[in-house]
Amino acid sequence: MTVRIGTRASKLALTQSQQAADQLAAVGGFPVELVRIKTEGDVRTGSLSQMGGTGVFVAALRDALLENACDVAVHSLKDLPTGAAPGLTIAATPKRVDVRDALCARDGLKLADLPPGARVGTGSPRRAAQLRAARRDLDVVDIRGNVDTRLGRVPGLAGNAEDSPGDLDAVVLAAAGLERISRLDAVTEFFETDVMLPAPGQGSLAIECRTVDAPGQSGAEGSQGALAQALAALNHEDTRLAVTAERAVLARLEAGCAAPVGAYAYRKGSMLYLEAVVCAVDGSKSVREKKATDGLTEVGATLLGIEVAELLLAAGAADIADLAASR
Ligand SMILES: NCc1[nH]cc(CCC(=O)O)c1CC(=O)O
Repeated sequence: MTVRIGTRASKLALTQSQQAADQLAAVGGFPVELVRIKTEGDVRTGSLSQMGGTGVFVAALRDALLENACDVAVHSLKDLPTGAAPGLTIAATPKRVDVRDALCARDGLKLADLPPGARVGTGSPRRAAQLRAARRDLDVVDIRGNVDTRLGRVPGLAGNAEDSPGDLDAVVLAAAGLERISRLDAVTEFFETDVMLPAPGQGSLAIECRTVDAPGQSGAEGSQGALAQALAALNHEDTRLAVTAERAVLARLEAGCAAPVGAYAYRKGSMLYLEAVVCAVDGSKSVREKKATDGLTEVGATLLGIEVAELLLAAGAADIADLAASR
């Protein structure tokens, strides 16, 4: 059997999928191929808001799994809605890479060096809010498009493919995506998590399959059993615990995909730490909470996320931000 990995056709998606394909083939010893799935978000050119947000990318891949057009889908975990997908299981979260957001500015500038009123592009209310909190004078510009398109709006940062003059002083992107498409050269400053908390799940991949093919399902045998074993081998448990806690914050807040919420969890020794923030999009206020647990299980991580979300709500999170905001 050849295992088919369904993927979007963007450079970032193809790179992530190919990496997972190579790892699956190496540990599983079976052939793996990529199958390109056209999503509504790739076909249509209207604004994402009119299509139901980034969820459209995810939905097409999930349909392909359920229709047996592919066996495995690789998602950026931060793009996955927190709700369950019936019939499907996140079978593996591989070891997370850099979680930080990164400033990619013209002329090597760092945040503090940008001139007053500098134009900084991001499509993320979470990034916009934290940028404004750090530098109230910035003109934050709403931008869309893939990573290359965004970099192309900053003078000197377009790859060789594009040669646009650029209309922004800087953009903010996830270090993880830049690393995956080999564009870390564009970064002028990495934001530590005290300046900018990342999106829940940022820097982490989710490898999804049909539940019947997932690790731990009884009766899986033959090629299915081989896939389940290979998926289990790709899973990184500390990453799984961290992203479980982060996503539990979002779920408990009932936060939409455009809610200005950041969360970051990590394991250190026998503890799982979680920090989360809800910001006013204008940067004027925020509430921030931090907690830890020694319950290093999926349940313990989920409870930690719920607890932090409830602390945020008690501190007024719903009053400072539209938590239900979606694009
Ligand atoms: N929403 C787009 C998206 N989804 C995942 C990544 C980067 C990789 C990651 O965070 O895992 C990006 C680009 C970005 O936010 O800069």
